[in-house]
Amino acid sequence: MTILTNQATYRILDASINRATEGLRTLEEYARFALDDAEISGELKSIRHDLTTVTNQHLDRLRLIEARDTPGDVGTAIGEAAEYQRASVQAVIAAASSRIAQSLRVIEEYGKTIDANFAAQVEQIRYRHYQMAAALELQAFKATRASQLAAAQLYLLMDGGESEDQFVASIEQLAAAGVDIFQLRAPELDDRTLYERACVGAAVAKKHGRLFIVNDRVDIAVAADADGVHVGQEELPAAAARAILGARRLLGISTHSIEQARQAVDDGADYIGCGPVFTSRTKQFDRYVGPAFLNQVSGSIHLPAFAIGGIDEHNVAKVIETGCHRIAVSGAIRDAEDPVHAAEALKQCLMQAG
Ligand SMILES: Cc1ncc(COP(=O)(O)OP(=O)(O)O)c(N)n1
Ligand SMILES: Cc1nc(C(=O)O)sc1CCOP(=O)(O)O
Ligand SMILES: [Mg+2]
Repeated sequence: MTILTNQATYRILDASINRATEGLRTLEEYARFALDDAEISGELKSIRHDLTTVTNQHLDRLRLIEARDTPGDVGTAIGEAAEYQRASVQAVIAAASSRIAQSLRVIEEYGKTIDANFAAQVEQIRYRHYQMAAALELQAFKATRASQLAAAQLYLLMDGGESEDQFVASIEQLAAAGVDIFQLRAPELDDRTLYERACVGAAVAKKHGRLFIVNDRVDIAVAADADGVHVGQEELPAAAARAILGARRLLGISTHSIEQARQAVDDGADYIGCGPVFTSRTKQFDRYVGPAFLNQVSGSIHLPAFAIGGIDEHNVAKVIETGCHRIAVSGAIRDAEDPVHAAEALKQCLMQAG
């Protein structure tokens, strides 16, 4: 049996302190340079400094350094393949967060054998880290969703399909063809089926890096863990929708005039639908706003705005001419002989526009 010598304790503490401070720095850089969040980056920096200060006050720094033996560390040779792969920046944040929490706990536990007061202070630092890591992960998540929305150009309103399999296959094919956002708009479905389609749709869209929105039904959007909900002027008011939705999901609002568009901005919408631009085969309207409304929106509204209503490959250029480079369509893809080709062609036009 190996007896834990004081030297070994210092070696564990040295490695864990280094791991914790490196991890804190990893989070801090993201908060500072990616999120521009002074509050979170400031608190992370303060946690990092406090860990160093507490260490210097209670532990002999030279003993820590003397105990260090990186070439002799058997752990440096045991690299899991997963350690070298991070699917996204969010994964980097999550990995760093849990590494810090683990290291702080190790410092606290082994620190107890040297100085109880040191361990107690590290415990407080660990609690502060939990709080900040949660705030940072949430901010990182919101920023990722917001940048996905900002980059989106092609938004498809779709029904629930002939079956779940067909619905899933459509999303997969159309995501590959360039659809950025899928909206489940299926008023004919019973709640149970709507919920089930929303659950699978949200999961498949996420797997392909696409957003998934539920039309009208905030309850189903939240229950199915969709990215957000889209509401019209006669539906749930923005504040009520937001109260159910929370801050991290997206709220889209239909607008049919510049006043409604301005109101949607004031009400905290994440994006707006602007239409109906042209005659639609999907929904009947008494009046059409035409491209003139898009001109007004492009000139004065700074939220992502999706032109909607009768847009297809033949008239999309008229939309683009107004400065609006985002469209939401239904019939142009649904009724096309080759929906994948129709989606690709629309996306091509939008991407060329910028
Ligand atoms: C992106 C987008 N824009 C507009 C609408 C229309 O919403 P609404 O006016 O509530 O009409 P219904 O779709 O509910 O019939 C939309 N769904 N999506
Ligand atoms: C559901 C809906 N809302 C609109 C609005 O202007 O608010 S236009 C529209 C129909 C969109 O389908 P299509 O692309 O087939 O015209
Ligand atoms: Mg609606």
